[in-house]
Amino acid sequence: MILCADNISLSRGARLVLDQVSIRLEPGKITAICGANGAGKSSLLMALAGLLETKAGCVLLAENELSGLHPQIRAQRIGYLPQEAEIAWDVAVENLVRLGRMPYRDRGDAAVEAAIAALDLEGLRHRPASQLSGGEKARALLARVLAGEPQWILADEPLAALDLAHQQTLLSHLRKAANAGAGVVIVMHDLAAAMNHADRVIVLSEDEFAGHVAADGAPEEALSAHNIKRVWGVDARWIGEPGARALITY
Ligand SMILES: Nc1ncnc2c1ncn2[C@@H]1O[C@H](COP(=O)(O)OP(=O)(O)OP(=O)(O)O)[C@@H](O)[C@H]1O
Repeated sequence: MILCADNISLSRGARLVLDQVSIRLEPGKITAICGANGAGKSSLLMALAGLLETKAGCVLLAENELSGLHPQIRAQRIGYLPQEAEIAWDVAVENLVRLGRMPYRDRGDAAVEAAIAALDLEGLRHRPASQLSGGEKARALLARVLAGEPQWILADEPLAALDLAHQQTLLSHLRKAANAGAGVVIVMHDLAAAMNHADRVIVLSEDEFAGHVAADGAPEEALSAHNIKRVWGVDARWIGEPGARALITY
């Protein structure tokens, strides 16, 4: 089930944020969206989740316009994790994760338990959400998305609040989801994580007019030292082996 932005332009307030962006995302892969602050990454992800209206162009899921899908069906297909997610209800972690089943209106015990195990939340399952640390909250919210077993997982900086071990665990679960056929799209600032874990990297860049796609391809190409200099203005070079690269900046 292909997810596609077809020549979309987006405004936030009076500002044109993205101008005529087209991307075609394939399931079974991890796609990272990278770029400088304000380049439009979160806006693009929200549009792909059907949560931000496009000014021109449209988002297509399996060639159907996303805006025409019933919200419940859309929620079954696409799981979205916002950048700074708030927990509206102070429920216990287990019940928070179970909210991920709302689009199906079932208990989905197996999916809920799998999500709790995937995000290492067993020891926290009875803890009220209000008593979680930032990283624990981030894991619980991602577990809620996973519990919905969506065909597309769209996550905005899911690694940002996580410690190293939980970053690795999360990335390995996203890889498992991709291997099982889900499409995974992650906004990330950590270019080394994108280089080592993504199958494809889309780099957004902003000119004086609006955000656009500055590079799109395999991580080694999209995040070449040349593109890092061009987009972020930083001199950098990669060291290490494929899959275990580190970025040296100078
Ligand atoms: N609700 C809003 N109203 C007006 N402008 C907004 C709104 N939300 C975002 N913007 C602007 O839209 C542009 C793109 O924002 P967006 O959050 O998509 O960028 P981003 O690439 O995700 O940034 P960051 O890396 O800082 O999270 C920015 O210039 C931002 O200031």
